[in-house]
Amino acid sequence: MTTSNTTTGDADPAVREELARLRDSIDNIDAAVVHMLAERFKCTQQVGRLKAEHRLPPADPGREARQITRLRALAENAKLDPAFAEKFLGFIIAEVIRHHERIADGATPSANRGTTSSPGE
Ligand SMILES: C=C(O[C@@H]1C=C(C(=O)O)C=C[C@H]1O)C(=O)O
Repeated sequence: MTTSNTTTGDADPAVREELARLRDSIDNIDAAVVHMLAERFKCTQQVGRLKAEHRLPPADPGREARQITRLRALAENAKLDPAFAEKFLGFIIAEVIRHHERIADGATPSANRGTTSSPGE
């Protein structure tokens, strides 16, 4: 590998082919992640509405602790860094809780509006 290439244009054709093949898979995986996250947020929006209707708190730390334990074990089995898995879940849950707070305040959560200043915002 050289360090002078700023793009892959001047790399060996076989290398470019391999890179393109891997990037195709990465693009498919990224698309799947986006679709799965969209479905997850659809579910959590419903949870948020249910909680607001029944005056339940936006966050459930006990549930979160169980999810973290479960996800860390899944990550270990899958040879994914459990600390990364926990951080990733925490990032998503923090956003969900923000949505739930807004629903409880009577506002439309920004994830429904499709803007992008932060995840779901
Ligand atoms: C979705 C919920 O609300 C919050 C968000 C969670 C999540 O995104 O998984 C988990 C627990 C709660 O803090 C829930 O209570 O199930």
